[in-house]
Amino acid sequence: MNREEIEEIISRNHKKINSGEVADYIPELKNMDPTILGVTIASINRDSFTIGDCDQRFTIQSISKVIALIVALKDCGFDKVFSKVGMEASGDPFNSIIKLETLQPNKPFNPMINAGAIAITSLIKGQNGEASFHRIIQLLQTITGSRHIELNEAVYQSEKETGNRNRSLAYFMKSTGILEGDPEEALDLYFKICSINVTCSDLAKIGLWLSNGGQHPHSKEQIIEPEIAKIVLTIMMTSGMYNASGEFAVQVGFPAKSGVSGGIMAVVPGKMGIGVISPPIDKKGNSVIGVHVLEDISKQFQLHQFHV
Ligand SMILES: NC(=O)CC[C@H](N)C(=O)O
Repeated sequence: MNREEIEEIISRNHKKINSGEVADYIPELKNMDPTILGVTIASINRDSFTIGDCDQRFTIQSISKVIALIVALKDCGFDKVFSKVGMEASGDPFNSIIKLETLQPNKPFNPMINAGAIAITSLIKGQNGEASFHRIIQLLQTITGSRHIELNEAVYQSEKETGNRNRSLAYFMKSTGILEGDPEEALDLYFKICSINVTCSDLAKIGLWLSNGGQHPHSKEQIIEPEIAKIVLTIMMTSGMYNASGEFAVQVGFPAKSGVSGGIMAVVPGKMGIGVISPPIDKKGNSVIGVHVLEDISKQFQLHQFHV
């Protein structure tokens, strides 16, 4: 893998810039520049490539569900976390409410859909919401080494004002006993965690730790326990791309998590973390160009996990 090869993949996919739409159901996201495109690859063998708009900040959105799961597993352990959410792909859109009532028990399918992530968020420890949020920011700052990891106040306010679907999910889960504590507190933390500013280089760095079992491959610092990294990567593989996870697993073949601002954090176990940003998303909420770029990278460098 060299820089020219990655550049070639990016310029080939840049032509698809007019496919997909920038998310607008969170009004503030409409202000994103649809033309930004950046890819960072951070490899265990120290090869790193930053190509395109890798300094451009955007909100992490659903990629934060990975971080929330890591912290909830650290705080509460496997049994407690998976008493609140399942481990199965849902096959439904990320914000779906439809099966919450009929499922027995009423657990959301997995921690990568909104209902599951809100339930998980309520497990994150802290003296109050502010303290819990600070723990997430600190973890992300440590993992990425980036100071610009901070709240995007405008996106947070926009989500808080318009997040009625998420509010319905939280109150429904309160009624069934899945959500403990105050739904408004869980929602506030959830909205804040989704509204953290990152770059695609930050996403690649998160992926790098996960690709090496939660240990930084160069400093050897271990922040995420190997068992937690394994669980998180497995859930990303089965559910990280919402109801396109199966197709993504077949075509690309490594774990990834997308967000509606057009970011994708991908992990090639034992090899590298990849961060991509391109805001236009498809109907399922995944970056159109991001998916194509990852597919091309996987095929060109034979990174599919089941390639034998
Ligand atoms: N898919 C996403 O990135 C969704 C996250 C967004 N904050 C929401 O709750 O709708």
